[in-house]
Amino acid sequence: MALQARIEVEDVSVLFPLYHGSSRSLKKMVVAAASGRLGKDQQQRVVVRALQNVNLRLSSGDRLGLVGTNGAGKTTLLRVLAGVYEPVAGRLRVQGSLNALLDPSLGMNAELTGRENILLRGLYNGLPRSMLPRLEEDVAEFAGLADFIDLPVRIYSAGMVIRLGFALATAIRPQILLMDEWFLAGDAVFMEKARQRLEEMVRGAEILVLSTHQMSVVREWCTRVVWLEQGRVRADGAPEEVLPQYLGTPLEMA
Ligand SMILES: Nc1ncnc2c1ncn2[C@@H]1O[C@H](COP(=O)(O)OP(=O)(O)OP(=O)(O)O)[C@@H](O)[C@H]1O
Repeated sequence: MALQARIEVEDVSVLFPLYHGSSRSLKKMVVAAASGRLGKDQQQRVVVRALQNVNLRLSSGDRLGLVGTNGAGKTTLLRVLAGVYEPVAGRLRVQGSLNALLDPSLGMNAELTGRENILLRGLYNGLPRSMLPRLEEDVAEFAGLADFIDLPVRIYSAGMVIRLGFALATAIRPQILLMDEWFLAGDAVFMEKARQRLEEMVRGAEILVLSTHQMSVVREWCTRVVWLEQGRVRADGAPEEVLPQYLGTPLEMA
């Protein structure tokens, strides 16, 4: 039997050195400067302190909502949990199969067709070959791309990439589900279908970590809330305790 899912984050810090002036970094730098997060590391490079000494323990049954204003560190924390970013300090332990819905096109190869991407994802996730036809049928049917499924992903519209990315990401059920709020994008008809599929996945997962500005989603799905502020945990508790504190502070988006 598989071990129960568990996540332990101990004193984790993440810094982003700012090397160059691309418009994306510049925008991030301005946000960071405004919130007093710029500093220098040991090599005297300018850095953004995205997460500072974060502690968190999650076990089977936890449904966590990450809240906080823009730039608070929600996406960074999700990416640390997914293994995309490595902390500069602290320790992370993750036990259990994990699926991260962080970016719709993550892990997709634009040169391959939709169908080829489905097969690749199945193999990458270690599915036996005998299960690939079922995966292919499930994803192709759900994404509803008709003949486009046999054309390269690079010619898809943004909405089509989201459909395929969503269908792929939700085809394989993990013990730990990490979710950023991109999954709430998409056209209305698709969202209705998407929400049902997502709800099944959320119910099936042992641990959910969800980052969102939509409090209705937190209230509906989460049993615990962590409020991040300037890269630190400001509050951690039941939604009915933490949300009123959070919503009582001046917000740009809530
Ligand atoms: N690649 C990067 N390079 C430099 N700084 C970054 C980078 N990614 C994030 N940051 C900075 O790290 C901090 C945390 O950003 P993060 O994206 O985790 O916030 P967030 O809570 O997800 O915000 P939002 O709600 O706006 O998505 C911000 O100050 C941001 O400017």
